[in-house]
Amino acid sequence: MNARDRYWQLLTYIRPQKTIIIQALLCTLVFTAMWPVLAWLAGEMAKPIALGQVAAIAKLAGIAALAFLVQKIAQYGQDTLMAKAALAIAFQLRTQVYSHLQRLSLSYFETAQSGDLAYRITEDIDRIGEVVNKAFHQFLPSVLQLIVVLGYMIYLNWQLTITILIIAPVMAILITWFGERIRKLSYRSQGNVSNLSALLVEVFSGMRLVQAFAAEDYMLGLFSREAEQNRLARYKTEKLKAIQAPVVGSLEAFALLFLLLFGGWQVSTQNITGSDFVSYLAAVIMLIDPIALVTGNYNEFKQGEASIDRVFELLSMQPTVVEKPGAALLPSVTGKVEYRNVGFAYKSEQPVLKQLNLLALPGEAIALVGHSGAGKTTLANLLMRFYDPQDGQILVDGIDICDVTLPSLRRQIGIVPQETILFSGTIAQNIAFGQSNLDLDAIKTAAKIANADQFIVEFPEGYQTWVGERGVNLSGGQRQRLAIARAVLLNPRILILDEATSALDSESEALVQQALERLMKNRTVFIIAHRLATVRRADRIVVLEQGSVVESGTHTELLNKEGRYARFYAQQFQD
Ligand SMILES: Nc1ncnc2c1ncn2[C@@H]1O[C@H](COP(=O)(O)OP(=O)(O)OP(=O)(O)O)[C@@H](O)[C@H]1O
Repeated sequence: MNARDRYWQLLTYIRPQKTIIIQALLCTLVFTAMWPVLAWLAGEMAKPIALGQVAAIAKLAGIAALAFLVQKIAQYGQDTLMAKAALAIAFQLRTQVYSHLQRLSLSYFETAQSGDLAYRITEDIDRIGEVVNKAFHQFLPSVLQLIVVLGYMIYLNWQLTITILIIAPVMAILITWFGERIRKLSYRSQGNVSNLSALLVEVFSGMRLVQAFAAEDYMLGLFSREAEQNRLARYKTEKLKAIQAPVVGSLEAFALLFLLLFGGWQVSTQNITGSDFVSYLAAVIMLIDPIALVTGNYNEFKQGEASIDRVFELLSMQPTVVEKPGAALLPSVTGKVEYRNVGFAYKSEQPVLKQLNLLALPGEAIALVGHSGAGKTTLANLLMRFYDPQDGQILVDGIDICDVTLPSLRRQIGIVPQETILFSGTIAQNIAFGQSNLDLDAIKTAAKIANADQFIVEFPEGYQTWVGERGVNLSGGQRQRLAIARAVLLNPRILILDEATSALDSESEALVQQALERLMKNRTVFIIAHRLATVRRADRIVVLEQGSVVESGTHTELLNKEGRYARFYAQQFQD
C-alpha cells in the first residue's frame, strides 16, 4: 500500500472525530501561546524587582499565575480531548475490523492464525490510535512552531537563514531513508509478535497434546526461534534509531558552527547588529525541541504505518461466500432438500463432489455413509453455505440457497457437531447460544428433552454454572447433550448430525441416543454416521464414494443387494 492510500483510508476514520480534534488543537494553541506571554511577563517583572516596587511585582505575579493556570487548563484540555479522539478512532476501527472478520467465509479462518488476528485487532489498532494522537498532539504543533520560528529567523536575517536551510534537504533525505527502513523492519517485527501470539494460542489450547507427547522442548524450540526473530528485528530497529540520532545531531552541530562563523563575520561587517544576532541564536535554540519531536514522531509514524497496513489488509479481505444483492429471506421451510448435479472442490484441481444428486423429503432421516474423505462433511458444509458449489444447485423447499440471505438459511438448519464447542459463559447462555434474551423456561425444557437437565441441576449453581475456559469440566457425553439441547431450542426443520466417533460408556451412550431420537423427530436429518445403531435407525442410507451417491436405500434393502453398502457394513460395523 502506498503512503497516500494508507493515510487516505485512515482519514475516513479520523474525520468523524474532527470536532474534538479541532477543540484539542485550540487548546494546544492556547497552551503554546502562553509560553511567550510568560516569558514576556518575566521580563516585565524584572523592572519593578530592580526598583523594589512590591505592589507592582505582586500585580504582575498575579497575572503570571493566571496565565500559568490558563496554560495548565489548556494542557489538560489538549491531553484529554486528543486521547478521547484517538481512542474513539481505535474503537471504531476495532469494531469494524471485528465485524468484517465475522463476515468472512470459513475458508479464510482455515488458513488464518487466530493469535495473529487477535494481535492485529488489539496491539496494531492500539498503535494506530497512538499515531493519530501523536500526529495532532506533537507533530502538528511542532511543525507549526518550526514554521513560525523559521519565519521569524527569515525576518531577522534572510541571507543567514537561507544559508542554514541548505542543510535541510540533506537532513530530510536522511530522515526519510531511516524512516522507510524502520517501517520495513517494524512490519517484520510486528509479524513476528503476531506469530508468537498465534503460537501461544495454539500451545495453551493444546497443552494436553503437548504434554502427552512430551513435546515441551520441541515447542520451546519453535517458540524461541520466533522470539529470536523478533529480538533481531527489534534490535535492528533500535540500532537504526541509535545511528540516526548522532548522524542528525552532527549535522545540527555542523550547522550551528557554520552559523556562528558566518554570523560572527556578518556582525563584524555590520550586516547584522549584535542584539539581533543574539535574538537569532535564541530562535535557533527554539528550533531544537520541535526538530527532535518531528524526527522522533516521524520514526513512530513509520512503525505505525506497518500496523496500519496489517489492519487494512484484514479489511481488504473479501468473503468468498456472498449474498446476492437484494437476496430474499428464506421463509419458514418444511425441510425438503435437494442437491442437483452438485460439483465442488476445495482446491480447483481436486474435485470432492461430482455431479451429486440427492433428494431428502421433509421429515426424512438420511444416514450418509462412506469411507473417510468420501465427502460426507462437505455435503453438510455446502448446505450451510460455508462454501458454494462450483456446479449445480442446492434447493431448500425448491428455493436455491444462493438466492436467500445467509442468516435466514442458517437459522433454519441445526447442527450437532462431533466436538461440542462451549464458549465462556453459563450453561444457560451456552444452550441459548447466539440469543441475547434468555428464556430460562424454554432452556430448561430443551435441556430436559436433551437429557441434560439431570446433570445440570446437580451442579450447585445449576444453569448458572460457568463453562468454557476457566469453567467446570464436562464429560464428552455431557457436552454432546448440551449440543443437542442447543439444537432442540433452535427447533430447526433441518438438522445436521455429525456423529461423534469417540465411544461413550454405555449409560451415557444410551442417554445421548435417546436425546438424539427425540431431537430428530419430525425434522429432515442428515446424519454423518459412524455407528451402526444410528445407521439402522435412519429412514434411508446414502452411500457416498469419491464424491458421488453410489447406493441408496434402507439397511435391509442395501444388505440384500450385496453391493457396496454390504461390503462397507462388513468392514466397518460387523464385529
Ligand atoms: N477445508 C478443506 N480444505 C481442503 N480440502 C478439504 C477441506 N475439507 C475437506 N477437504 C478434503 O475434501 C475431501 C472430503 O472431505 P470430507 O470431510 O467431506 O470427507 P468425509 O467423508 O466427511 O470424511 P470423514 O468421515 O473422515 O470426516 C477429503 O479429501 C478432504 O481432504
